[in-house]
Amino acid sequence: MSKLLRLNGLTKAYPGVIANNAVSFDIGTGEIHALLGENGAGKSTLVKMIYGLVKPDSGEMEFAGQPFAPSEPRAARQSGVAMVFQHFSLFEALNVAENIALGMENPPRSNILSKQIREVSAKYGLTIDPDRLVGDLSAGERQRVEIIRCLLQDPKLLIMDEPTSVLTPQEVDTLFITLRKLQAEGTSILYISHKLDEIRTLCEHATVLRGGKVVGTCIPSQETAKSLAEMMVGAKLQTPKKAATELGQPLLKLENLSLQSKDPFGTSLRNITFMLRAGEILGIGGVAGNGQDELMLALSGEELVDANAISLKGEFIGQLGPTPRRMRGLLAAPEERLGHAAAPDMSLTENSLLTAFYRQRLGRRGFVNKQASENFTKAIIQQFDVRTPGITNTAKSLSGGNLQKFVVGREIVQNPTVFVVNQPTWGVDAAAAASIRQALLELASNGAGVLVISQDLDELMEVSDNFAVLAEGRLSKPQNAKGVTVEEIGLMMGGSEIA
Ligand SMILES: Nc1ncnc2c1ncn2[C@@H]1O[C@H](COP(=O)(O)OP(=O)(O)OP(=O)(O)O)[C@@H](O)[C@H]1O
Repeated sequence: MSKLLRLNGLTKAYPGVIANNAVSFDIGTGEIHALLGENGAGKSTLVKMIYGLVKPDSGEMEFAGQPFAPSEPRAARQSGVAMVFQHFSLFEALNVAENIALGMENPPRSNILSKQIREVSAKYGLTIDPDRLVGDLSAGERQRVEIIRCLLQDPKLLIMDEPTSVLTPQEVDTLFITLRKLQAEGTSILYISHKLDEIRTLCEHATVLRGGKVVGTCIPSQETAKSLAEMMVGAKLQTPKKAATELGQPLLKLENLSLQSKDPFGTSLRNITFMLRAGEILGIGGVAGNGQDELMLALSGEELVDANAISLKGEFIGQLGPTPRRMRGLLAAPEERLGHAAAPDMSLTENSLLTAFYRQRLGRRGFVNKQASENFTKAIIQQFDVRTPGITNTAKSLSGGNLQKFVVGREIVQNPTVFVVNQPTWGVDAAAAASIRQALLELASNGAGVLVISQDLDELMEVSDNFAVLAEGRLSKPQNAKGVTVEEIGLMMGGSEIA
């Protein structure tokens, strides 16, 4: 196989950490190559260098036989590199074609562009109507828009960063068909994912990074998910286990909770009713955009609802804001880590204060107790193995997975009565995900009620006692999580009738 991209000794350092340390490997023409590594291993830094977003301190690249040193993404795109990011960068108020035109150097006239979009979409099985408003599209459809935008550039290398975290199992299958078609035509794909079973079925080669260095290469189909994870971590892995517990008294009750979404593209909640008991983990599945964000806001107290719609240990709290709810033991960790769960430019200690000031008594009369808040922050870092040079580092300097560990840890360390978490292991590597899930299981074993909202079905099946699906703002009746198959749930998530 001829080589499309050669990386030779790429190195990039940030203050206190070498994000990439003499990284060398090749990607063949028409090869699907996985980049594996635990959180903070340096995967994003590496692909940012290939895409011209970050300049290496040293080392060289070669692309299609030519020296390659893109000074900006536009230069990388001109050479034939395209990238689908983890976070979509689409404007909800514009339609598909308008969004695609915005990302192009020289967009053609709109009727020609719509025709091109239809052709690419038919050829690669990426069904989408160019005239639809992006705000009305599901996460899977939005991703198709991003992929089509890339394919219109006719890329030689497509980089995909965690592409399946927002997809239903059926959408994942469709995506893989598209990627294999591209591969058959000679397009190379660099694929980053923490979902190791997917890597085993899709990717021909894998390069494993640890601490910024290449620590191994392998043929994923010849490995197990466990052996891949162990290669990443460099140690043996343990699967989370829940100690058998009897479910106790009801802690949190929602009764006919309805909430009009303030987001014009959001989903209003309709008559949500469920009960969460002590010791229970209730898993809520569903495709993003079906009311998950609204449910989080209603539970955290950022949106007030009818007083009687929510009760915590018998007390009606629907009209209480976040701080009084926290004081009563209802803690929440939202999905978006940078900007919502954590303030990007504030240090980790300052971010601790955001949710723990009152509950952990980290200060008095508005004055911060420096020692107490630093100790609290150190406890999170230590218990949740947050990899960072220290507590004075800003939230945004952490890798995505490490910030996630911090955000979840910050609440668990506060010993909640009820903990609500949205996408607890989103973007978190296999070992860290296992330890976060273990922490959730232990929290429940110790008598808390835990509500886990997630799009990762394997995760929900691993931790939940009971399970329900949120679809178009309605919640299905919770049922015992044992006995439902992932396929059945996938269909429910896609909007099929719930049995
Ligand atoms: N702009 C930056 N400033 C300071 N440190 C950074 C910056 N970007 C990355 N780092 C550090 O470089 C290291 C590698 O981070 P990178 O984001 O490349 O990891 P990753 O493998 O993509 O992790 P994840 O899977 O969690 O996204 C981490 O220690 C991170 O904290």
